[in-house]
Amino acid sequence: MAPHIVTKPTIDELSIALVDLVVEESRKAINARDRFTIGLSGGSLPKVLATDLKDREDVEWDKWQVFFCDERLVPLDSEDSNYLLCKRELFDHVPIPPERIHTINNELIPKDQDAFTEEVSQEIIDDYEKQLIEVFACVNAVKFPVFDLLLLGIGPDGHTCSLFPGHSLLDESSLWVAYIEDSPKPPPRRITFTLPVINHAHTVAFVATGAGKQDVLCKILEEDGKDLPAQLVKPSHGRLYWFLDDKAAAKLTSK
Ligand SMILES: O=C(O)[C@H](O)[C@@H](O)[C@H](O)[C@H](O)COP(=O)(O)O
Repeated sequence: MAPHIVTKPTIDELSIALVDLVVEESRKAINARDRFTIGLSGGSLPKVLATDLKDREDVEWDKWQVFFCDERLVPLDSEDSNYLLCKRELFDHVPIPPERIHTINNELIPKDQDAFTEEVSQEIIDDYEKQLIEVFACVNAVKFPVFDLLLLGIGPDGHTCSLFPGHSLLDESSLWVAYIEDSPKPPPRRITFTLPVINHAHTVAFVATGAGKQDVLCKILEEDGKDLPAQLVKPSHGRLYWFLDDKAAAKLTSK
């Protein structure tokens, strides 16, 4: 199914359009399953999301279950942490119960990056998967968690989550969460949802802003090559949205 492309002139208007979708998906999920499962990403996304979302009053925050589509393996109070970014932009301003915000286990993160071993990274992944299992296993008798909504960014190279062009993780077909230690974008050690998890979601929405995304958006949305990670995001039973500001969308012919 073709993606829905939403373009808006300004970040403020884009935020309102994105948040309308978030609030609607949250309402539908809570009506159907009494909870709303959402995956967030880093980059500019938390700010675009929070601009309008933090002032909305029609949200049942205590029914949210929040995960991170990818996370850098740094302490949660590090400036590199996607959690810290989301906390400053959103969590500090809305009453999501802290136990419903699922972070990597800070106690497992070595203070010294040289202390990382295969065992440590596996422990971090096992812990994160356990949190996913606790939330999803009771309602989804399926092989993969089915998120209500995943919010993703893209890099100028076409990466999304911590899935980078040409990386072997693009072929992962059974893991839920994978470890990457050679991310071309620093910091190098991260965990990421795999493509099967992303593609099992009910709804996936990309958010991209600024002129720096024009060329990669043309490649992703208007060229046939299927080798960029963002092009491999195709929810098997769900809907796919692209939320773009006019600057990012300027070179698209199909907008
Ligand atoms: O962990 C990361 O390095 C970021 O989360 C990254 O994947 C980001 O989401 C994209 O690069 C888009 O970033 P912008 O929205 O800031 O362009």
